[in-house]
This record gives sequence, C-alpha cells and structure tokens, in this order.
Amino acid sequence: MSAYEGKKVLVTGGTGSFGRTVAQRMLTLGVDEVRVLSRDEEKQDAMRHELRDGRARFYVGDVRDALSVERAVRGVDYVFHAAALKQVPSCEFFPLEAVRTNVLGSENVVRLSEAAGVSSVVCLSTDKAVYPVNAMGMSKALMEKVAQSHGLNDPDAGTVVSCVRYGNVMYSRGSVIPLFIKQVRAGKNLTVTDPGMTRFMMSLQQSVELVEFAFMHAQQGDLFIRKAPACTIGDLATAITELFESSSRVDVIGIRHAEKRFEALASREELARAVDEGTYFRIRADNRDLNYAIYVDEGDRSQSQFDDYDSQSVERMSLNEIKDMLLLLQPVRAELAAAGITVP
Ligand SMILES: O=c1ccn([C@@H]2O[C@H](COP(=O)(O)OP(=O)(O)O[C@H]3O[C@H](CO)[C@@H](O)[C@H](O)[C@H]3O)[C@@H](O)[C@H]2O)c(=O)[nH]1
Repeated sequence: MSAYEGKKVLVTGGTGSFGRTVAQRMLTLGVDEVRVLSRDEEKQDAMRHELRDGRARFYVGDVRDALSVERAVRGVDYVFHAAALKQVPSCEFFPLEAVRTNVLGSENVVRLSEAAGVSSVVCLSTDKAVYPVNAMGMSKALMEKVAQSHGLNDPDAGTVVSCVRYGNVMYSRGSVIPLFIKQVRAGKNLTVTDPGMTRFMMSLQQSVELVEFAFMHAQQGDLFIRKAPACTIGDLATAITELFESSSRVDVIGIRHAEKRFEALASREELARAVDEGTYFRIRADNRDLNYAIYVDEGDRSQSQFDDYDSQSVERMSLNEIKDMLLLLQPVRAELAAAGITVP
C-alpha cells in the first residue's frame, strides 16, 4: 500500500510543470483526492481535461490570501507547496510581489496547514536561495526560514514542515532549453548570456522524486537537496545545435538582471550539519535554542572543514552526457521528431 492511498493531497501552484506531474502520480498511487490550488482558471481547466479524474479537485485562489488557503487545506493530509513567483528578472522589478507570494504566502500555507491538522508540508525552494543575490532567491531564502521557524518556535508542532532545493529543471516552462530549441528550429542563432556560466541540471522526474523523498523521510525543519551534475550554458547550446543537426551559431548577449555565474545547492555552513544520504543530502535545521547565553562558550568548529556544493566545482557534464540527458526528455524527443531527426 502506498503512503498516499486513501489520503488527500494539496498541491499549491498545482498547474505548473511540477504540479501536473505530481498530481498525475498521486492519482496513480491511489490518493483519495488531489487538490490543486492556483490562480489561473484557464490552466486549471486544461488540467481538468488532461486528467479526467473526479479525484482531482480544483481551487481557484492565491496563497497570499489566507481564506483561499484555508478552504483548500481543510481535511488534507499532505501539502506540496510549489506556488511561487520564480522568474529572476521579473522579481527584480517587483521584489515586494516576491515577498507577498514567496514569503507571506508560504507563511499562510505553513500556519494554516498546522491549523488544519496536515501531517506533512514540503516547500519547494531553489539553489538561488543560497547566498542569494536576486530578489527571487532572497524571498525563497526567507521562505526556507519561515518553514524552519515553524518547528523552532513550536517543538511539539504536529505538522512536519520540510524544504527541498532544486537546481534548474530541464525543459520547465519559460526556461532556456525550450528557448534554445525554438531558436534552432527557427534557424536563428542561440542567445547565450555567458558560455561559461554553470547550472545544476535535473529532470522533472528527479525533482518529483526529491519532493517524495523529503515527504517520506523529513523530520521537523529538514531541507533536502539532490546531488546533481552541472553544465556550462555554452555546452548546453552546443549539445542542442548538434542534436538538431543545426548550423545555428551562438550570439553571446551578456548576463540578465541579477544572475549569478554559478549557483550553490548548499553552503559550506549547511554541509557542516548535513547528513549524506547517498543521492541526497539532508540538511538539518539549526535547532539550538534562542537563548544564546548557553552557547557562548561552545560555537560550531566543524564549519571550517567544508566547501560549498556549487555548480562550478561539482562534476561537470560532458557534451555527450548533456545530449543523453536531453534525449531522456519526452518534449525534446517530440521536437526532434517534428524536425525530422531520427531519435535514437
Ligand atoms: O536567452 C537565454 C536565457 C537564459 N540563458 C542562460 O541559461 C541559464 C538558465 O536560464 P533559465 O532557464 O532562465 O533559468 P534560471 O534563470 O537559472 O532560473 C531557473 O532555474 C532556477 C533554479 O536555479 C529556478 O529557481 C528558476 O525559477 C528558473 O527560472 C542561465 O545561465 C541563463 O543565463 C541564456 O544563455 N540565454
């Protein structure tokens, strides 16, 4: 029997790439109900038609609005909190909108889940929350703090709240892979910001597995990352032009608002209190008491032994490895087939 059988699951931001995949999976695993809370009724309608399953229930609403969260979370067992403002450039122009959704909205989800007796909440975060330089990352870093403060402030809390951090999810909506593919298919040059920039790459499938791992294993305040390889954006562009047998070239356009040249999935400070679980790292919350007088004589010496887990120093994917990973993605295979290329 699966952990989801007979349970009610809420996915906030449930019409995105992650939400749709996880909802589909929950239905095959025998949930009693999967609820989707999101703002866009049109996307919900499309998803309703795609799923065609009476156990999928749709709630139009916004995590910023306590009332809509309260309604959606009533009677629910598990929450996957994916609703977020996640585009780096737009959050630079509207940082307070990022605070409203990513910080205050998350606080609504955590607080109202506890009030509704939910047993586990997993909050989705990003590598951009580590040493953040942009408003999106900063707001996600604060979301993580909100999630961890839940257990710090109430050690007897009935709801386990955990976080997961993603790298770049390949082929997610609005991201660079579908853009590069569109460009090569239109015979245009690829707009590469900086060929030496590196990013952690993971598939949608791996991101769902990470959330499920957190859900199954989390203790109060834990944060999980998946160990992932990284690639340069220059190699990614080359892999795509080669796969599509294209003669498109690269135009180096320079980096966008508030981008980093490389990302970190975990800081050295966090790795010092992390547990290596094979595919994943479990980063425990710093559960020391607020009464610092007790600790004044015993700080944490272990931190000096670790380096950041960043996309510049982890295993670098070769061109062939990037191609293999791209070929595992169904939408990439469909684009190749549509371009008349024989898919291996
Ligand atoms: O025309 C373009 C657009 C992007 N890039 C580069 O491609 C990489 C990936 O860009 P993109 O797919 O837009 O992702 P990120 O800006 O890295 O952010 C994504 O990945 C994050 C995880 O790091 C998520 O949190 C964000 O929500 C998601 O938008 C970056 O190095 C960009 O500089 C280009 O070279 N050319």
